[in-house]
Amino acid sequence: MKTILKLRELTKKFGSLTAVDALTFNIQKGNVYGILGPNGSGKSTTLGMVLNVVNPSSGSFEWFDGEMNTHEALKKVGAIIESPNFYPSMSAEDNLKLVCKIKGVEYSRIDVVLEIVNLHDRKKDHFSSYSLGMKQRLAIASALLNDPEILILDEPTNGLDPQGIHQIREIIKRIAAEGMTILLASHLLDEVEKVCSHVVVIRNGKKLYSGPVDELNATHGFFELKSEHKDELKSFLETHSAIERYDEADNDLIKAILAQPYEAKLINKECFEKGILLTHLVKRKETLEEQFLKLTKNQ
Ligand SMILES: Nc1ncnc2c1ncn2[C@@H]1O[C@H](COP(=O)(O)OP(=O)(O)OP(=O)(O)O)[C@@H](O)[C@H]1O
Repeated sequence: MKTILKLRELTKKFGSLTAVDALTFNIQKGNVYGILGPNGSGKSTTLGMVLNVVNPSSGSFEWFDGEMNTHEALKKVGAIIESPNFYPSMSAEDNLKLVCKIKGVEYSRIDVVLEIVNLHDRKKDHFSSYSLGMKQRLAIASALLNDPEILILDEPTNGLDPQGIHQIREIIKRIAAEGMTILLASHLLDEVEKVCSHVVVIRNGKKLYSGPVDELNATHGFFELKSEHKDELKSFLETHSAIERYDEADNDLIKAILAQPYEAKLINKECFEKGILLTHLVKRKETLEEQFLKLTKNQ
């Protein structure tokens, strides 16, 4: 699989603050990556560095396996890292004509990209008459004009209403389904979960996890158990090969984390055979949100 972008120990310091701390990950062609982290975790600074608008303090990045210099490589990148900026009293179409001139792109691309972002019917309308969501969609259209190899978006749904958010996410999914590589920064877990195939979780500029979104949640789950024979239950769990460890909650609930797949009915039978009668038994898996919160809290 072709590597679009490699980051190696990429670091940015602003005085004594390390905004991005030795970040290393790869972007492979055809995947949709989310850089996920709370506000101030270094997402925009990271995008700024790979787009040559922020100078790294140390480390390196390489576009397209180093086949060309960064200046040339960035001609194959479509990026929106600021709020959309177009001439308000010009139509969407005329604004895009200007971008075509700057990028050296044929006007024939305008209808193609406006169709992708569902703005074709409104192309003659002034930019000033557009809603925030339409402005953001026009920005995506503009970034797609030169048919880039990768689309980079910083918080693409910030400030939009639920309908606007939905429209942007659908457009991103549609573009991705056609094979476009996408890198987006977001502080919204559900956005990354809905749109991305891969995620890089960062906090205080440091990488906490990178890999497929599915694997972030790839645990075997846990049992919640309660019994009047609590001490016997605890000793039983301590020696059980399928149980990695257990935690005790205030309300006598015991959470037994699984080290391997295991069925609730089996543990119920084993407890019963040992004379441990369970008054509560539930098998659960942590949601992605719980995993994410745990990951970011532990640091
Ligand atoms: N030009 C700058 N000078 C000094 N500090 C900066 C500068 N730019 C960013 N920072 C700091 O670097 C840290 C990371 O900021 P960054 O904007 O990259 O985070 P972010 O994850 O994109 O957050 P947000 O979603 O809020 O933009 C923050 O503490 C921020 O205050």
